[in-house]
Amino acid sequence: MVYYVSEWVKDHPGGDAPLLSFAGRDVTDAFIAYHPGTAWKHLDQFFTSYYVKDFVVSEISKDYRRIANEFTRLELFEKKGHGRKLDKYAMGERGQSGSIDG
Ligand code: HEM
Repeated sequence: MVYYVSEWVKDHPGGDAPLLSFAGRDVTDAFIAYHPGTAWKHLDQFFTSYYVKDFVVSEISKDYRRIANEFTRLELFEKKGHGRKLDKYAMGERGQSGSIDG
């Protein structure tokens, strides 16, 4: 699915950097990793088209999605998203908090 978010990037609660750096790419796994379930409903307003030509889901992505699904079903994640602190650390936000626990 293709989403047009160019005019919305500045309003993204996670900042514009992740959207700009992922522009034109498959963000399914990143979306699953960074968002609570409630974020999915926001996608509809940006939907433009389907793009299925040459689209292949890697084995790693399949594994990741299967595990994320299973862990969600088992309620192993915190309510609001999962892996958030570590993800923020990986995205370079550590400078603001000084620690991945901040
Ligand atoms: C393309 C469509 C996207 C939409 C519609 C979207 C939507 C949202 C929404 C609604 C939230 C707030 C969630 C909440 O209630 O806490 C959010 C937060 C966030 N998003 Fe996205 N997002 C998108 C893509 C991405 C991508 C590709 C990334 C990373 C690669 C990303 C990273 C984040 C981060 C880091 C937060 C902040 C999480 C927090 O600290 O609470 N988003 N996004």
